[in-house]
Amino acid sequence: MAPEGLLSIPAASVVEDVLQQHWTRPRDIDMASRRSEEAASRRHEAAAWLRQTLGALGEKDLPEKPTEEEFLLALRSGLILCNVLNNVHPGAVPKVVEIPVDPALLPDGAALSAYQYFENVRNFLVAVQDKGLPTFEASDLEKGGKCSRVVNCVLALKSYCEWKQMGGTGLWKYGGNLKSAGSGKYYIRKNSELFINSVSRNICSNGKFQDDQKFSSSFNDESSEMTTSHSLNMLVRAVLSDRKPEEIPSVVESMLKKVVEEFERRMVSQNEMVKTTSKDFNGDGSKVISKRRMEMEEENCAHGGKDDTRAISEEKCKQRLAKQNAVFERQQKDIQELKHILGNTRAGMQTIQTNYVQEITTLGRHLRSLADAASGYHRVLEENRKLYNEVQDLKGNIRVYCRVRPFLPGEQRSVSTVSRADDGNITIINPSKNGKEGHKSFTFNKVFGPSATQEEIYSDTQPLIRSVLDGFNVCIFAYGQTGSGKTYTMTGPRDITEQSQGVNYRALSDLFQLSERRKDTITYHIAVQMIEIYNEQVRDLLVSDGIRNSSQKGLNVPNASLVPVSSTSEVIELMNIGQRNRAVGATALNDRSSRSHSCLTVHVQGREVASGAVLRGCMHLVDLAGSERVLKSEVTGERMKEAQHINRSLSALGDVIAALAQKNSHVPYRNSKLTQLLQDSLGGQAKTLMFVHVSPEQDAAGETISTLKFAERVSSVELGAARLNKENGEVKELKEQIAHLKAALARKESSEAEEAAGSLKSTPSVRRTMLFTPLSKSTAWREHNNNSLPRRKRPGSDLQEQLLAAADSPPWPDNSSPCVDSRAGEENETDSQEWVDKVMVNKLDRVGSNGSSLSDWAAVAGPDYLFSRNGTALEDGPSEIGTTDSEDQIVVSSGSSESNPAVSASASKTKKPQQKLAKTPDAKRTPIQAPCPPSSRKLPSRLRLPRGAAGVM
Ligand SMILES: Nc1ncnc2c1ncn2[C@@H]1O[C@H](COP(=O)(O)OP(=O)(O)OP(=O)(O)O)[C@@H](O)[C@H]1O
Repeated sequence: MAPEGLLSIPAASVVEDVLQQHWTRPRDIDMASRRSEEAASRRHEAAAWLRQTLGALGEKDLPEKPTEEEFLLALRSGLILCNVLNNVHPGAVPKVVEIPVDPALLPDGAALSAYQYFENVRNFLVAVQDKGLPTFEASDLEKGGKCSRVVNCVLALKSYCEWKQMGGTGLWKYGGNLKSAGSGKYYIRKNSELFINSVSRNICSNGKFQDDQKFSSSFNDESSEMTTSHSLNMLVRAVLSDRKPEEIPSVVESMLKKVVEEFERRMVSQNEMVKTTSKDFNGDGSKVISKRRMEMEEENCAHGGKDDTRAISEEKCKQRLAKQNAVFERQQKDIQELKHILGNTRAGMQTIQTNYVQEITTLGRHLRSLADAASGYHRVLEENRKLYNEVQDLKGNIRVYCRVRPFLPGEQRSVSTVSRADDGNITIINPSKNGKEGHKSFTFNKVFGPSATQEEIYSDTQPLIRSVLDGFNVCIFAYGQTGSGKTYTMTGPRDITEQSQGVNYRALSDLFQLSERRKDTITYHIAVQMIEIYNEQVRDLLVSDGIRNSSQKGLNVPNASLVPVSSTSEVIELMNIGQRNRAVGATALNDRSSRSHSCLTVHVQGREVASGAVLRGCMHLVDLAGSERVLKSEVTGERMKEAQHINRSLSALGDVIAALAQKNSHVPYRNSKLTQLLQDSLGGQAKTLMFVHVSPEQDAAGETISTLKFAERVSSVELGAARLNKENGEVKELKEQIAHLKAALARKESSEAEEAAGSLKSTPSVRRTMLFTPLSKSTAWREHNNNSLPRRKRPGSDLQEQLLAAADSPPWPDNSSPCVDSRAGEENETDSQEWVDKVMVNKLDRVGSNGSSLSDWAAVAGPDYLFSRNGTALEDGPSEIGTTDSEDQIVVSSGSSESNPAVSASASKTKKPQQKLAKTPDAKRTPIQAPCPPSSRKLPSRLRLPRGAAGVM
């Protein structure tokens, strides 16, 4: 059974095709007997109808199954024919010559009879012709006439009669398309057997229809129309007719088998077609579907109309096709609509896409131009900043960078006091004030927000570091209230990583790297000092016992050691030592707060290999103590004293800044150790950078504003263009000669002094003359020390003595040294040259003892370098660079900018007698292994850096 919606396969057509394919060979059929059979059959049919129609009249003369002769004889008189015609169509033959009841009554029976015959037959034939029925010749009724033509005429009349009986409407046509006008259906002959017979009679020996004139012109043409294609029955009959009876079952079986196979084949192909069709349909294949449908239609129609069954199935097929057509058409319509919608959508999408692309392009152009403008703006800003800095450099201004610390864990993260921090501007909100007053803006060379990294901070500092190697003096100091991040910037956090290293570490690392890179052209020697100013006392942090207070009246301040270094790791070691020696106190504000100023000083001397010219640079890295006010730190006692000292030194720094800013002729450097320390950086053509630190806490707003005001003042200070410390080889030689002569002179004086020393005692007044010899400049101490301490002779001490003597009057080239000279007048000449030389002497001391030759630039030496790198203590004892009972006892030489002749003279005077300082056991220098001062800071693993004290790492 065909699936629903599929066209059915007409079984008859299958059978017919099979038969035609397999059994259509020429057959030897006895067509003659078939024809006679057929003729008899038709004759009997005609006779039967005549008998039936005429009743007794016909039955009397016409036998039921007459032979040809009997048939013709019965009709020869024409009487039956006329009566039957009149019966079918009354009045068709107006005059019928009746046969007399008694022929003897006729005058001439034979003649009458012929006349009757003639009259009746003629009238009949005319009437039949009028009706359009097939006729025959009158002679056909004679003996030997063509009976078949007469039979045809009768059967045609019969057909006509039947037509009339069926209503007779419409046109009855002879030989074809006998249609019942109402039904519109093909006429179907009921007597199929007769039909078959009639067809069979016309099959030729080759199985095809013969063009039989008689047949085609007779009523049987109707059936010929019905069999225009091969009829199944005929074929079956044809196939079976020549078979023996015993063969028929096997033939039929084989025939059926073939039919079944063919049927199955068609089913399969139809299924295939359906699948293809549905695929085609699912795709964009409506055309293919239509084509396929057409083929199916053709195929089905080709097989249609062969028989009645086929006609019915054809009708069904047509209906189904019509339905399918409707579905297909609807679907095609839908597809067309969808295509249309798709097309529209596509077009719409394309339009949108085009617009989108256009908009994107336009937007891109806008963005590019905006980005250009922005980058241009930033470029301009950057250029402005550079230009500003250049101008500042040219003017010699102190550079000020401001850094805002982020909120720390545990701090109340309310609103930050800093409302803006970028592009060199910072705005502070003061919650205690309203309106305009509540906002205060400041401008600096650079402002770093809370998120600025250590690397970013350093990148803007780096150029200064290079300057040191180029022979400039540099000072970088960190300012700000306690806990604002000074140590973080200078050194780093407590646990330092590579990323969190502060300026100190990075600066020294850079120094070593750069010096290594330049070693082919310039040979560098680097040495460091580390000191601390605590309670207005200067302490050397690189000696173990230098910070111990051995006197009730004051601190023993050790001489500042100058330690040559050749790598950052060496510096780390020193810084750890310095850190352990630092004074660290706790306050209410920050229990880790360092209560002292610390300074790491890096001295660099470079000699140009080619020219012999010497470059000297010096860098102070200063971590100041917290700038908060005493009251706020809520301290008493010892802490109060510390705070007072810190505040005093910072206000002295403020005074110096103010004097410099106002270009006063007098600058009060001497008011504090701090200002003395920074004297050359603040007023001596050095490159100076101040990091001002800001805490974001609202509580700190007032302090922050005063810190920033101070920084603003600092930034307005013009130091003058920085000066390069470079001298050529010739000058150097001359200086060495002078140094030599001075050494000889000193030796002479020394021996005189030794003689006088026996009579002298150390008194408070003498102590008062002990000069603060900052850092490297311990000449006074040395003088004192050399004169006062008996030196044990060692092998090779002649050379040492000579060098030490020379060190007493070193040839300082200018006053650009960062160091504060303890002597007035000619002593002011001394500068960093001295310490470098001293360092080298110490080096030479060790080298010399190994039998190595001296370096030519180590022309002078001093006893300052009291411990060797391998930890061996020298015998020279402690080198106190100053002792005081109180700050007012300090006598400090003026710096180059300081003009205080009275003090200078006093200093000069105090120096001359070269009071001998009583040597105390405490003052003796020992290798640095002394116990550390208590510190809240956790001291380090190997890389841990000391806090504050400008420690490196
Ligand atoms: N930029 C920063 N990022 C992260 N933490 C910071 C920053 N600045 C400071 N800190 C942290 O804030 C705390 C205080 O900083 P720091 O000790 O450097 O302040 P200080 O100004 O040196 O204080 P003092 O005056 O007491 O020496 C430290 O724990 C430090 O690690």
